Amino acid sequence: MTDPVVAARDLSYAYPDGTAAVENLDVAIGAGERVAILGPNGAGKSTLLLLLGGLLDPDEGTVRFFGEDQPADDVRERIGVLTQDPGEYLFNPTVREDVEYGPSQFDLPKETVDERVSALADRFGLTHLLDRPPFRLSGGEQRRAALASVLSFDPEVLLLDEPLSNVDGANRAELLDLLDDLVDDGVTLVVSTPDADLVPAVADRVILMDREGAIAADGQTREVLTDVDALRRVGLSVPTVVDLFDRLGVDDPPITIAEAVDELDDR
Ligand SMILES: Nc1ncnc2c1ncn2[C@@H]1O[C@H](COP(=O)(O)OP(=O)(O)OP(=O)(O)O)[C@@H](O)[C@H]1O
Repeated sequence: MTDPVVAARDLSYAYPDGTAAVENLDVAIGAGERVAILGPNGAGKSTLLLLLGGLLDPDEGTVRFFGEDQPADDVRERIGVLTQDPGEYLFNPTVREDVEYGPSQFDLPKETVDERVSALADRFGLTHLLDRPPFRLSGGEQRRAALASVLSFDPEVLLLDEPLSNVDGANRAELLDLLDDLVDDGVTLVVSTPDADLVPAVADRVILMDREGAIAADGQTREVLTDVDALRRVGLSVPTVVDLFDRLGVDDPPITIAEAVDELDDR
């Protein structure tokens, strides 16, 4: 792995009511990696992202950012976190002001902010919605607006909690393209999801979490997604393509539709 941008050691966190969400986790994310945190509901994915983004302080263990012991507040503009609730990012009278909010916190020149806002609005299909109050957007539009506001300060690391839930097919494809572009530009991407089918589109590496908030597997996407037993053990559905070829008795099943088509063409 390249130098970790975020490295957590022996991380444990329990909510104030005593619910243990993650326990004794060791996670290091290398610069430029594309990582999925995959696990069933309640596994602790959201909690782990908040800890890795410095938005929660661990009860035990440490999180180092960019190879240094430094407070999370010092790296705020370098790490963008999209939580599951888009409403947390949309609190201004208009979508435009919400998307401007991030860069306005970091003393950027007005022209830079305006350029970023219009480029992001264009990319996210938000241009016609910029002057609307965010609460008048649909759920999927709100998620896109929230992601645009996170990207507006140009973070080096993106921690996205289920960014594609509630987003329709066309916008999903557009968002996946955008995430690919960001990774090409060197951004480190960590995406949480309970949906194994989504993983090949967003990650080369998968951290599989179990219901107890522990890591059940950490490996290459192909290796983890074809470990049918491990996925079922943590309570997840196996990716549809993997399931189909596994039932057909294929040893090394394809993990994407494109691979499945190649496999079938070869027969
Ligand atoms: N604010 C809270 N107070 C108490 N317990 C909480 C709180 N938020 C989450 N939990 C509990 O912590 C554990 C981990 O929750 P978390 O939201 O991190 O899981 P998740 O994997 O992101 O789930 P999902 O896929 O449903 O979003 C669960 O048992 C959950 O019930």
